[in-house]
Amino acid sequence: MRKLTLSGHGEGDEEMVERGTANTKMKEKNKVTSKSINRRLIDWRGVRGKGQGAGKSGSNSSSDQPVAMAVHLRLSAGRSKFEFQVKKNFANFSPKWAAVRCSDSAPSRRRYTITLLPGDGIGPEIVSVAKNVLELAGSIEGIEFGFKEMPIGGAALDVAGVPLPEETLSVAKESDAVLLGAIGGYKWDNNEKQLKPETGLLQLRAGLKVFANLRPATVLPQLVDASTLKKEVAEGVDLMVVRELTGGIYFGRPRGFTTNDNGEKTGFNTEVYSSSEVDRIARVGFETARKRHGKLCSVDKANVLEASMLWRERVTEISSEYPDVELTHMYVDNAAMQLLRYPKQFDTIVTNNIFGDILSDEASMITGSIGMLPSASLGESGPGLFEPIHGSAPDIAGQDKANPLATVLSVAMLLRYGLGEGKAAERIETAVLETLNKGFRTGDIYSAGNKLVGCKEMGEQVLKAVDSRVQC
Ligand SMILES: NC(=O)c1ccc[n+]([C@@H]2O[C@H](COP(=O)([O-])OP(=O)(O)OC[C@H]3O[C@@H](n4cnc5c(N)ncnc54)[C@H](O)[C@@H]3O)[C@@H](O)[C@H]2O)c1
Ligand SMILES: CC(C)[C@H](C(=O)O)[C@@H](O)C(=O)O
Repeated sequence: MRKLTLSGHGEGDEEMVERGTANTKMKEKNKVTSKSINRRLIDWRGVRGKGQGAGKSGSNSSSDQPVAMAVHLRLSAGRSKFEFQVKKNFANFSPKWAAVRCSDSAPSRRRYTITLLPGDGIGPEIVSVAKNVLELAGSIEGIEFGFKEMPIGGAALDVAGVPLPEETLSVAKESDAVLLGAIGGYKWDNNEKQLKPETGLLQLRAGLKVFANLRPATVLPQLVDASTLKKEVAEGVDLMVVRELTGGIYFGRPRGFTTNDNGEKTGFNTEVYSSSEVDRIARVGFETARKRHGKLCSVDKANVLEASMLWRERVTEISSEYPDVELTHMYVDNAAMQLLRYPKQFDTIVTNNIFGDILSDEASMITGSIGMLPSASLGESGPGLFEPIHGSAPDIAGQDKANPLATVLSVAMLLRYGLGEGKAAERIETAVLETLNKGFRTGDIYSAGNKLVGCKEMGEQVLKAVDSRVQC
C-alpha cells in the first residue's frame, strides 16, 4: 500500500497526481448524508454542571458532582469485532492496586483492542497515566483491553526512519480505537518535510480518515481561577470546536518550494475544500449544536478566500436541513477577538483545519490550561483517534511536570465516542472532577491554596477516585 505523502514541489508532482485521483474517488465516496452521520454520531447531549441548567436535550449527568464536561456524544451500537491481534500479560500493565473487580456482577464482558501511540516529549508520561485510568475504569465496568504500543513521530524516526511506519498505521486501522500522546521535538525540528514528526501525525489522520475533530473547551468551576481571563468572563464557558481535520491548507495541492522571477526562494500552500468535504463537516457541526444548545457559529474568511466563500455557501445550504439550529457566520479574525471578549456567546463552532487548530488552542487558555483539553477525531467508519490538543511540550518533558488530565479526558472520549462505553467514560470524568475538588493541581493549573503534584501523582489520585466509586 502506498502511503499518502505530504511534501511536494508544485504542479506535475507525482504525489499531486495521486492526491488528485484520491480526491476524485473521495468525491464519489463522501456523499455523507445527515442519516449516515447520525448512524455514527447519535445522542449528543449537553451535560451541565450544578446550577448551570441542563443541555438543550434536557439531559443531566447522573453524577451529583458539578459535572461541566462540554458535550457528551455517544456512538451508536458497540463494535461488532472483538478480535485480539495482540496478546499481552495485563498484569504487567495494571496499576499496583487496580485488580479486576466486579467481573461476576458485570452483565457481560466486552473486549477492545487499543493502539497506544505515546510519541515524543511528554507523550509517554501522559499516555502511561491515561492507560492505567482506562484499564481500571474499564475493569470496573466489565471491559477488557488489549493494548498494542506502536511508534510515531520522532520516536518512529529514531527506530524506523519514517514518522509513520506502515505497521503503525495498519495496527491502528485494525484496532477499535487509537490513543495518541503527542509528537514533535527540537531534535527533529530541522528535518525535511517528509521526515518531520508532524508529517507522521497528518499521515495518521489521513490514513484513518478521521475528518471530524471535536475539541470541547469547558471552564470547570474548580479551575475558574486558573483562567487568564477575568472570572466573570471565563465562568460558565462551555463550547465545542468542530474542526475539519483531513482537508484544507494542511493537505491542499499544489504545495512546496519554488523560485520566483526574481530568483528568490518561495514557499507556497493551497487552501482547498470541495463541496462534499464542507458538507460532511457542516453536518457534524449541526448535529453537535443540535444536541447542545442549538447554536452553530461557522468561522471562515469568506471576505477574502475563495475556499471560505464556498465554505459559507455550503454551510448555509446545509442549514436548511437543520431548521432548529441557529446558524451564524463569523470571520476568523473577529472570532479570535470575540473568544477573548465574550466567550460565553459561543456554543458550537465549526471551522476549517487551520482555523480550528488556532482557535482551539486559544479557547484552551480560557479554561485554564492547554493541559486540560481532550479531543476526539472521528470518521465515517473505522477507529477514532483520541489525543490531547496540546503538543509534546519539550520544555517540560521527562520532568514529571506534565498535566495528564487532557489525555485522561481523551480516554473518556475514547470510551464514549469510540467504543460506546458511556458509563466507564462518566466514571473517569467524575474521578477527574473529584481529584480537582480535593485540590490536586499540576503546575499549569496551580493556584494558591491547592496541592502541587506531578504527572504521576495526579495519575495516582485519579486512579484512587475511580476506585473509590466502585459499587459491586
Ligand atoms: N498533537 C500533537 O502531537 C501536537 C500538537 C501541538 C504541537 N505539537 C508539537 O509539539 C512540539 C511543541 O510544540 P509547542 O511548544 O508549540 O506546543 P505545546 O502544546 O507542546 O506546548 C506549549 C506550552 O504548553 C505547555 N504544555 C503543553 N502541554 C502541557 C501539559 N500537558 N501540561 C503542562 N503544560 C503543558 C508546554 O510546556 C509549553 O509551555 C512541536 O514539535 C509541535 O509540532 C504536537
Ligand atoms: C502538530 C500539528 C501537526 C497539529 C496540527 O496542526 O493539527 C497540532 O497543532 C494539533 O493541533 O494537533
